[in-house]
Amino acid sequence: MELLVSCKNAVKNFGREKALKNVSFEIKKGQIVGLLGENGSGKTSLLNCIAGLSHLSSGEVSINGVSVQDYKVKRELAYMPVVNLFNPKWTIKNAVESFSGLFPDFDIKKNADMLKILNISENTEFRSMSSGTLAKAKLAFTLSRNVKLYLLDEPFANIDLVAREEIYSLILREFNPETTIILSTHFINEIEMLLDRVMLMKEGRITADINVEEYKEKNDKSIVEFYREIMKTEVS
Ligand SMILES: Nc1ncnc2c1ncn2[C@@H]1O[C@H](COP(=O)(O)OP(=O)(O)OP(=O)(O)O)[C@@H](O)[C@H]1O
Repeated sequence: MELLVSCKNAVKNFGREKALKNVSFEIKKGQIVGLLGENGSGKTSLLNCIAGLSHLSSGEVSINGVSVQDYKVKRELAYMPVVNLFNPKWTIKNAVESFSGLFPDFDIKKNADMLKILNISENTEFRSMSSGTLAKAKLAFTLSRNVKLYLLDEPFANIDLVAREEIYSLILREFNPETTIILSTHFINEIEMLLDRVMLMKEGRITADINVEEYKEKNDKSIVEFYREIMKTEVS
């Protein structure tokens, strides 16, 4: 069955704070989708709910019709959170052993290739990594799982320009039409060539949802211009 991520009337409240206000969309396989939006607009909350890590206050997120709260569905997607989930005392080698044991879909060869491209050796300890190296390692481990859905929360934060460009190429190289990537980022001016679709969040809602190629053909505008325009309009 083809992958279909479906989010229906998702509401997420943290006490009185309304992080998601009735968010609905569908995503079919074979797309790299960018979640854009200012700080606090709800991107991480949405990714956490798609990953099944956070319970919605109401509404539902499902993959191929099965709720993401189902253990099996959760295991079949790869999520890269902003925080570091690796044990600081581990080396890369320890992490490879751990991922291989935890995830039957973990591809050791793919991981080794990616770490080589990113210039990270197997004896490097997580506690000794710079924030940029840690970000690269997190991404390499996430993308080394052979799954159909990757959720990447700010995968380019703390990474220098040259390494970001390496990572954009890596994502494009690893991406295939059977997979889907949903990522959040603030590097709007750089990721245009990476994205098929942009969902723009503002104050807990999706205020715009576009196919990048179609939008650019029709409007002769960059995604940065599109972003600025939408951010100027008020949310009712
Ligand atoms: N655990 C929490 N408890 C209370 N409020 C929260 C919690 N997590 C998020 N929020 C609030 O929910 C709203 C959305 O936050 P979220 O982290 O999803 O935004 P974001 O778009 O990812 O922001 P950023 O770009 O800064 O990472 C914010 O107002 C935030 O303060």
